[in-house]
Amino acid sequence: MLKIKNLYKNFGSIKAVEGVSFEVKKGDIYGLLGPNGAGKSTTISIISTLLQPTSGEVLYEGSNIFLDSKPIRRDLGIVPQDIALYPTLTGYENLLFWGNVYGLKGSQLKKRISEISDIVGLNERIKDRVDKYSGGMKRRLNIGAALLHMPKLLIMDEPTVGIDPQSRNHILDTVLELNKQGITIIYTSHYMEEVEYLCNQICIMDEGKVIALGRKSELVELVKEKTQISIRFDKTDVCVLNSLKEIRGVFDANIVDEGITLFGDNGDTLLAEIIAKATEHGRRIESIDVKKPNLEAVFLHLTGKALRD
Ligand SMILES: Nc1ncnc2c1ncn2[C@@H]1O[C@H](COP(=O)(O)OP(=O)(O)OP(=O)(O)O)[C@@H](O)[C@H]1O
Repeated sequence: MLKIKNLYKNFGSIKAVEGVSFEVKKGDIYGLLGPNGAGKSTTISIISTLLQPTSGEVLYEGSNIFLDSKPIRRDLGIVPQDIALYPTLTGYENLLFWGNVYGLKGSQLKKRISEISDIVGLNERIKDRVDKYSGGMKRRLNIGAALLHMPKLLIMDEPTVGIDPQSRNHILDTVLELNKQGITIIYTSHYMEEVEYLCNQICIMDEGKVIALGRKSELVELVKEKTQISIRFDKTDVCVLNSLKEIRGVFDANIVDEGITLFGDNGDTLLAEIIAKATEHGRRIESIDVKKPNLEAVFLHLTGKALRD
């Protein structure tokens, strides 16, 4: 559906985007994950034809969007990071305004506004003024505005920043529901939990570059320290530690906080062997905590820094 090929964007001496390439397929919830300043917003401004790249190509359904921007503009909905609403108008009036911008009118527009109020869960408050809305409700209305013209591709730029957990969950559910209805979504965020939860494909960016891309399962494969297992025994000593180190697939084990923490290849098969070793040594296991690697670990592994520096 969308191919981004070797994109560069300089702002004077600032290299905001440096050789970014990725492909979004129809039906994807495609995650662009990276810390502040990684180049996510610049990349999506280029895809949205709001910004010309310094070099590189963006193909939408096979055609260069800078030679003909009509097809992508027709099919694209954008939820910008900054709320684009009139605070003194009601939610309904805001949607009427944006509907007119998209060329929608009359009963068709009214019907669409009613559908959208439902989708974003604002039915009961749609006739209230936007300056009476919570931050989360404003974000939901912002999403609604992007849906008026029934886009095929929806770009959401950090749509959950600064809102309460309930509104956040509502937005995440809405994203999944819209995708189920057939909308392809590009979702940018610096919250790895959201990207892990929503996205089937993930592109991790840092300092203007793509540092890794693929499915979550492919990305976590990049991390050397795979599963982390912490075990508490009734009695922990070097004897049991050494015997756990002998298990194939365990490559590091240490006594930590009176328990043993080890890293291994595959948590599921390791557990059975850990239990067997404990039994062999006459030890009782009091607790086991298994942590599978996540995207935070991938980012740390590839860049040497935390995603939320
Ligand atoms: N119009 C501009 N003029 C100058 N520099 C810019 C401009 N827009 C972005 N930049 C710079 O380009 C780099 C990438 O910014 P960008 O906004 O794309 O990152 P981001 O990953 O979206 O981060 P954020 O989540 O903070 O928006 C940053 O160093 C930023 O300061």
